[in-house]
Amino acid sequence: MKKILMIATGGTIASAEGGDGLTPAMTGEELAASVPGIKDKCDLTVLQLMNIDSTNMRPYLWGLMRDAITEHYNDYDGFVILHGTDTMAYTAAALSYLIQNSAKPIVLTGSQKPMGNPYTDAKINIYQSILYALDDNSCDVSIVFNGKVVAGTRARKQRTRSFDAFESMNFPLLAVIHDDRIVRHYIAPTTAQANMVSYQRLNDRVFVLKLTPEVKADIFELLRGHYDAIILETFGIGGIPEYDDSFEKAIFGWVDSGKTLAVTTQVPEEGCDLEVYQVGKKYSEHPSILQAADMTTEALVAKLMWILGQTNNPKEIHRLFYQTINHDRQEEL
Ligand SMILES: NC(=O)C[C@H](N)C(=O)O
Repeated sequence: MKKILMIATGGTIASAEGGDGLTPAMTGEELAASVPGIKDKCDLTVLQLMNIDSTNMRPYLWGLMRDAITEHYNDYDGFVILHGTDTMAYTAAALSYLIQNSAKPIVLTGSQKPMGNPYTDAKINIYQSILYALDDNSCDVSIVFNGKVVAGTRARKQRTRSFDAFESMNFPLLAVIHDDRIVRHYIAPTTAQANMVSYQRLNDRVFVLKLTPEVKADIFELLRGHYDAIILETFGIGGIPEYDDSFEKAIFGWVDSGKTLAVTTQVPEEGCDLEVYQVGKKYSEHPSILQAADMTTEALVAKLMWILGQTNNPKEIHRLFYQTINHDRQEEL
C-alpha cells in the first residue's frame, strides 16, 4: 500500500465559525477522519504544520512545508497539503521552485466551504487529491480542486465563492478527475523526473506594481529602499505610459542600478509581448528587463523570490528566469 503524508496548514477546509468569522479550528487528523474511504486506499500519516487562514501565509512558512516534504521525502510516495484557497496559488508556485524535478507528487487542496458545512466541497477535494497523489503518473507540484488538476505554477484563484475556485492560466489542465477516474491531458516524461532538487533560500523583497491611469513613476524611487525586484503589470499586451519621460527614466534607472524588473500584463489571459506597440517596444531589447510572456503574477512573485535567493548576478538571474520550471512559461522556440 502506498504511503501518503498529509500536511495540514489550515484554511477554510479546517475552519469553523467562532463568533468572529470563520477561523481554522479542526486538526488534520479530524479532517482526514471526516473523509470516508481514504484510509483504505493508502497508508496515511497526518502532520499538522500550522493552522492558519492562508491570508497569513508567508515565505518562511513555505520553507516549513519544503522542509516537511524534503525531510520525509524517502518515507512517502506522495504528499497532500491542506491549505487555504486565498494564497494557494502562491504557495503552489513557491513549492514548484523550492522542490523541483520531483517524481513524487506534491498536491495542494482545500475547500470553499468548511468541512463542518453540510454542503462542503472539502471531502471530494481531499479524496481526489489523495487519488491523484497515489497515481503512478503524477509528479511535481499541482493543485487538485473541484475535479481539476492545475500545474503549481499556473493556478489562479478566480472565484471567491463557487466550488470551481481555480483556473489554469494560459496552460491546459494537467488532468480532470471524474469521481474516481483521472483523465490526463499531460503525462510527464519519466526520464525528466530523475532527481528531486530542493532549494533553501528565498528573497522576499519582490513587489507587484500595477499600472493605473495617472499612476506616478516616482513610486519606483519610493520602492527602492524596500524591494530588490518589481513585477510591473502593464496595460494590455505590454503598454507603459509615454506621455512624458517619467516611466522611461524610472524603469531604466531601476534596472541600470542593478535592481530586477519583470514586465507582465494586468490582463488575465494570453500574456505579454513588449514588441507589439510603440508604448512598450523600447523596453523589449534591454537585457535586464525580464519578459514574463505567459507566466502568472503568482508564479512571477515566487520565481523572483527563488531566483534572488540564489543569486544577484544579472546573467544568472536572466538564465534562471527564462528556464521553464514545472510548466511556468512557454518553452522558448
Ligand atoms: N477558502 C479558503 O480557504 C479561504 C480562506 N480565507 C483561506 O485562504 O485560508
